[in-house]
Amino acid sequence: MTLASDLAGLPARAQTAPYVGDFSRFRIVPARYPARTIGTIFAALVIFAVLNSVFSNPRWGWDVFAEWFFSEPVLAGLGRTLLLTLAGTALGFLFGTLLALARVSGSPLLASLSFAYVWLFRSVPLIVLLLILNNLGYLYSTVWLGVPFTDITFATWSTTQLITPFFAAVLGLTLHAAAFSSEIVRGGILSVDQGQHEAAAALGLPQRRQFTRIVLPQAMRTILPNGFNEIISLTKGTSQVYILALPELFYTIQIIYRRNLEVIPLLMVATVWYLVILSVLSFVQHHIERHYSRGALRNPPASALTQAFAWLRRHVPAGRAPGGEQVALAPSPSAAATRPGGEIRIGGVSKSFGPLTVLDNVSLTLRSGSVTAIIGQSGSGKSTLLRAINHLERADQGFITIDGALIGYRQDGDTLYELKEREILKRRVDIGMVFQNFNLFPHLTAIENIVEAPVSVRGIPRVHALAEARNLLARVGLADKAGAYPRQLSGGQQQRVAIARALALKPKVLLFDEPTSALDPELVNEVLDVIKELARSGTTLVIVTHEIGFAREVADEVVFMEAGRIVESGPPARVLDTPDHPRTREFLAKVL
Ligand SMILES: Nc1ncnc2c1ncn2[C@@H]1O[C@H](COP(=O)(O)OP(=O)(O)OP(=O)(O)O)[C@@H](O)[C@H]1O
Repeated sequence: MTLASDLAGLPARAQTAPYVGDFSRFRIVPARYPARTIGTIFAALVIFAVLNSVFSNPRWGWDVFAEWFFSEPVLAGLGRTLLLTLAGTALGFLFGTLLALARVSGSPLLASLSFAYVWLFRSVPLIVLLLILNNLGYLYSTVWLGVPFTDITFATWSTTQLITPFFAAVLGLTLHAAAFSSEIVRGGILSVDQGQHEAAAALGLPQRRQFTRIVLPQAMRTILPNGFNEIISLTKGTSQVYILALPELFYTIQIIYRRNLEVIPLLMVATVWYLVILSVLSFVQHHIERHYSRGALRNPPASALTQAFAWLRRHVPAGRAPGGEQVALAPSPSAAATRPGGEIRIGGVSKSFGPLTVLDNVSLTLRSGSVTAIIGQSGSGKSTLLRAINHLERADQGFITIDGALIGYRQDGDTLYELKEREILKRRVDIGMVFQNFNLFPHLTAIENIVEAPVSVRGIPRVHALAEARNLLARVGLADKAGAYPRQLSGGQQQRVAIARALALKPKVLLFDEPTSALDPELVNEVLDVIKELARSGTTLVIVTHEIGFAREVADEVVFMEAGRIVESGPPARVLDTPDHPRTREFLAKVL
């Protein structure tokens, strides 16, 4: 039956009754879910039956449970269990992190050693490992410190005296936990997008800072759930050290029930204590995860504390809530000032990926303060050339200088020595880069993204860096978005924050890698307007773009690339309106 025929069957009053605002006369009947109700009743019955059996059956021995739960030997055993868990977790994760770093280090030897360690120690059962360590004295009666393969010895210990049961337990748990936690940490590191590493490197952040401030906080979101699983396994794994006759919680319980034969009540003592430990761990996990989830969600749920404050604010009529006011910072005098641009010289640069030649003997000079647009077909090598300028991509041949200084090398006579990553990072601060996919750090707010490099690379006091960051945000039209996380911003806004972040280091050269191609058409202009404004600031700009109209308007020079070569370059009016080369004409005919 159709809706029309439905309505036709109704009395006239019903058809003409107003549709909106006349619901007060209706009685609302909530939807019923009989299966859900039956399931709930069944679950309640099962829970009641279990509890009734547990508390009415005298064989559970709850009086014995109560007698031993807080007894001194049990608490001493619990203390040892906690100590072993703590030591195993802390040392295991420390060692595991080093193993994970070795595995991703790029050194084949370190990576192989790390792989071999994980392969070996994940294969050996914990209990076997503990027994081997406890019997190490049989294999090596002494442990010595000295220079291998010489007679020089600084100290000697008896192995059996050195490796006590407690030491063997800590060592065994650490070696075991390190193998598993190394894989957990490695998984976390690999889960962080490559763009994040590149953005941190392009800002010149020191390597340790890149790891602790950018990679690790993001990796923690993957590491934490698996990491806490490992800690929980380790907590229960400590029960296996009973094999060393170490009176931790489980071994203590065993000793007691062997004496009084109250097996079940004493096992319940151990069970409830393990439940308590795991509940505390789950609580801690929840809060640490919350901390590291900053910026992960567009609308994060409020914490219990925040909700409580919100409730108080709604229900207590008193004045203002504390902490809601922002401190206005006086802008520092140098705020938003730019440095004069640098001259870029590219001499005979070639680059291949395997058999594919991506840059083929490229030479180009870009005047200080000029704006250059690089155009060309997809895959012609534009981005690779741009990335070679700040040494994110190492050229196979040729050189690139900024104001006469080589970026990736140190010159000594006719020899060029490749610089270490640490030194390259220092030189990169003169070259800002804005990526196609923004590559903002998602766990930092807009203003934190901007101040990160000035504080850690240039050593600017945080208070001044914040003031400059506010000016930069105002300059790109985002003064009100300082506290927003990248996921709470539109694509165009994210790209404008990325531009402000690159400007914060006051670079001599600013590289844009297709800054608008990841944006919806209506967001393109807001980013192009910011770049146009920058083009008048004296900074040398190099822009890889597909926006031909924009290139015509803003560029001093247009470079057309094809198959890794510069086919044609010159002022936009000439290259874009009267190109010399047939390939340029063909390309422009397609895109215009
Ligand atoms: N790391 C890499 N390994 C292998 N090949 C690569 C790598 N990076 C780039 N290439 C290849 O090099 C060529 C040039 O890439 P590049 O990104 O410089 O082109 P592009 O002109 O910027 O293209 P688009 O306009 O599509 O971004 C492409 O064929 C690409 O597949």
